[in-house]
Amino acid sequence: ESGEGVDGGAGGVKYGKATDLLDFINLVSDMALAERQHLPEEMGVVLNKKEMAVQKGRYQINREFVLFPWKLTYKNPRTGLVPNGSFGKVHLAQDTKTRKRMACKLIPMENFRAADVEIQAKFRHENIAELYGALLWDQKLHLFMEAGEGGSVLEKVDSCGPMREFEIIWVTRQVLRGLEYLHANKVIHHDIKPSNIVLMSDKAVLVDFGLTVQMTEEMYTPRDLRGTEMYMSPEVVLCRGHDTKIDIYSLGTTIIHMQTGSPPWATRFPRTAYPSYLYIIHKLAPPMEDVAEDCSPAMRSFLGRAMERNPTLRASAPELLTHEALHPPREDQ
Ligand SMILES: Nc1nnc(-c2c[nH]c3ncc(-c4c[nH]c5ccccc45)cc23)o1
Repeated sequence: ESGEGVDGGAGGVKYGKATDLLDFINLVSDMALAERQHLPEEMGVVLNKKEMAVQKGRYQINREFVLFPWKLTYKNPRTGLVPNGSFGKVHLAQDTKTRKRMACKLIPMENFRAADVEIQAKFRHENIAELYGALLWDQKLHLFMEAGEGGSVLEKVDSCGPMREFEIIWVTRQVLRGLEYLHANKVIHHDIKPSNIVLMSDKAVLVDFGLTVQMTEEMYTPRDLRGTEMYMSPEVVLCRGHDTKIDIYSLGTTIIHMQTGSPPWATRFPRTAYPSYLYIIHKLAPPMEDVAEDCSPAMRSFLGRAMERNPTLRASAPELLTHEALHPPREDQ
């Protein structure tokens, strides 16, 4: 419903709390197509009162905010181009009044899942991209979030090559803090990988909660295979139920990608010859052979604990946060 705008305006956008945003998400999810098609103006709930200036219940593109391509600092050595434009459906947005820069993810209503927002609205942590607001306009849900203007770890590795161990340690500690928080709330991210970790000047955050689930029992048994094959744990491939430990395994494979520049398996089993890795992940031992040759003994031990085949024996986020690999003596750096 178009509630009271901030200053009594009758517009469709209002400030609210996470519960108001969740009510809005459920309202639009249940809206019939016909209703959604002819909305007179944008509707939505804004959480970030400080940095998103809603005017008379309006928050319109090219008025209260503008969308423009990401401008990254590094060039892609292969193309020589600065990777810009929207990454998938994620644009850079800027509030025209406060100048606040945000990520704006455009999700066509036909394939919108309330889960994409629920987790980000319900759970807040410094290593999870903060949700600032949600607007429905032109049949697309606009999700405004905290922007990682340094781009994702995938773009960094693709453009700048393998990361040094102290950089990997910096990213891994932040991802583990985010996972420790999610896992303590029985939430499984389900798609931990380099492109879902984005960088700011002072921290790294997890993004893309479209596959996230909150467990109601000790084990989660999916109806479908969720995640990205190269980073998938054996128990997910087996599809007989799994728990939060799958994110720890995917973090292990993500570290291999950060230190070698390629995901596990890809060098030994080129994608051209292997259309699917599910059988390999199921049959072979975890990809310790793909760990970088110059990997420190401590980090190698860390990876062994993170990619332990048996999830009950695999380390948890709190355990790994105390692992010596993440606390190297100064001269190692
Ligand atoms: N799938 C998804 N769901 N939410 C996000 C997201 C939230 N905040 C963000 N900040 C930056 C980027 C981003 C990804 N690649 C990039 C390359 C250059 C610049 C920025 C980026 C993505 C996000 O992404």
